[in-house]
Amino acid sequence: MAQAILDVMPGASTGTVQVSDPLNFWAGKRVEPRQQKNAEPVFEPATGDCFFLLGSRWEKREKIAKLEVINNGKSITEALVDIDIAWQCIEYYAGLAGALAGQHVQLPGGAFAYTRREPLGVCVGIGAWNYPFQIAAWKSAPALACGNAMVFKPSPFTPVTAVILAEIYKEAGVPDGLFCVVQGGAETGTILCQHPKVAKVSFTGSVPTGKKVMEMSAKGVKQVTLELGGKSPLIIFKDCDLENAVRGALMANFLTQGQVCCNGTRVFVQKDIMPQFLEEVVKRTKAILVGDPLLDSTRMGALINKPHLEKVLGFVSQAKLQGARVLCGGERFVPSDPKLVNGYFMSPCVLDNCRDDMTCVKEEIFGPVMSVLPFDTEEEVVQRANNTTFGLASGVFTRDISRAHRVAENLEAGTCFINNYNISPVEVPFGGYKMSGFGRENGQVTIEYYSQLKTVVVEMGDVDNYF
Ligand SMILES: NC(=O)c1ccc[n+]([C@@H]2O[C@H](COP(=O)([O-])OP(=O)(O)OC[C@H]3O[C@@H](n4cnc5c(N)ncnc54)[C@H](O)[C@@H]3O)[C@@H](O)[C@H]2O)c1
Repeated sequence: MAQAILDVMPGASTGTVQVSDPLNFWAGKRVEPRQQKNAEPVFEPATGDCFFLLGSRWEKREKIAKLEVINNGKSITEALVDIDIAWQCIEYYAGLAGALAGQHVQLPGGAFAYTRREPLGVCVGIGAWNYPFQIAAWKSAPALACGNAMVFKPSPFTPVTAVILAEIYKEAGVPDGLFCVVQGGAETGTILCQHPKVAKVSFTGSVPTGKKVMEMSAKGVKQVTLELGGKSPLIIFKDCDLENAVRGALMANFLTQGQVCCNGTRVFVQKDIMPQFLEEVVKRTKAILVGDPLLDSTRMGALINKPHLEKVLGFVSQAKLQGARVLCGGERFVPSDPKLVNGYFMSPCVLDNCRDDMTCVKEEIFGPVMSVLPFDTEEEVVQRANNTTFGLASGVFTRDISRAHRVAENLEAGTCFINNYNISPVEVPFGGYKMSGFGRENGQVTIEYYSQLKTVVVEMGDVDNYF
């Protein structure tokens, strides 16, 4: 198996990488897994040396989180949560590995059949840049637990922490070659998807790239999991607990600088409570501390790179032209710290006066921009919420338990949060409807996406012979 992986990825896990440099710290450096076991974890801008690690589990957690901040630009507070979610995921699937089981089926005449859950072979994981370490864990943990090998390609904008994960697996005793990191962009991803020895591709990224991955995989009849984009609705009814609804709207829009696939960026608010909702949500959005993501006090770091920042700001300008009103934010933000003045920061934005036909309401912005839309009735809002080609997530805030479950049933999305938003415990399956993809990550069900069933039929008597 290890040889099969090496065939797929000659020279993998080192390479010059394109780095997004969200904080303007370093770019175009070489990222290599470090051989020395007792190295301090340093990210050395002069040499571009990135490595790891000794220390207690909690020290390591902090070190990986810091690397993730530099990798991606998100706040250290969030990065720590990401690292926790990653190790919880690995522990969860390590626990499930021993519980993988088939079924026994009794047949007439004493014959019987049983099923075995077997690995697929070499699985490829391709990751997006918004949750680099977490995505690598979400894909590799179930893959390895089911007995597969994995070649993982992180986004070229965030190449660092997947290599750290490879080092951790190695330190934990995973044989060489069972989890490999290969760096690169579209070309590398294409080679992996087309390689005849690859049995499955698990992809996280945009819809256009997901379509290409599916097409390439189809040619080799490879299994595919697609975790794609979204434009999820968050519905706030007038009977909600307003304080929690406001918190939910902030959590649904501003984590990781708004660069979250399942964000509830279309916030539908029942007209009766619109003024109170807007007042509160705008007040709290303005209070979000944007700046150095390595500081504990910071709540919003830098966007991934300059083109993406410009794209997000462009969505805000277009929204204004189409009639939306900017209630706060939506501008480039320049921190006072001189070393951050060239960083890709922006102030979180709330848009009012939105209509369903506006670009900011229809397209995935993937930045800190919340569009607020008024509604009157449940029937109307569910119909409008479903009027999208995406279907990743959704949310509803109400105190009416019957309405909550009725709305959850009627929303066309892979997840519906009731009275909360954007919580992803590893025990709970995550994935999309419609063009947000298919297959699932997390939860027990994911073992079905990384394994195949063999049926063994056992005869206990003589063979029936018709000839
Ligand atoms: N559903 C989810 O779980 C989830 C999670 C995170 C991000 N996303 C989505 O990801 C998108 C943002 O991420 P992105 O900008 O990195 O997406 P992207 O599609 O540009 O890139 C994703 C990955 O695909 C690789 N890639 C690019 N072209 C390829 C090709 N032709 N063949 C194979 N691989 C190729 C990239 O190098 C990268 O590693 C958003 O749409 C977001 O919603 C979805």
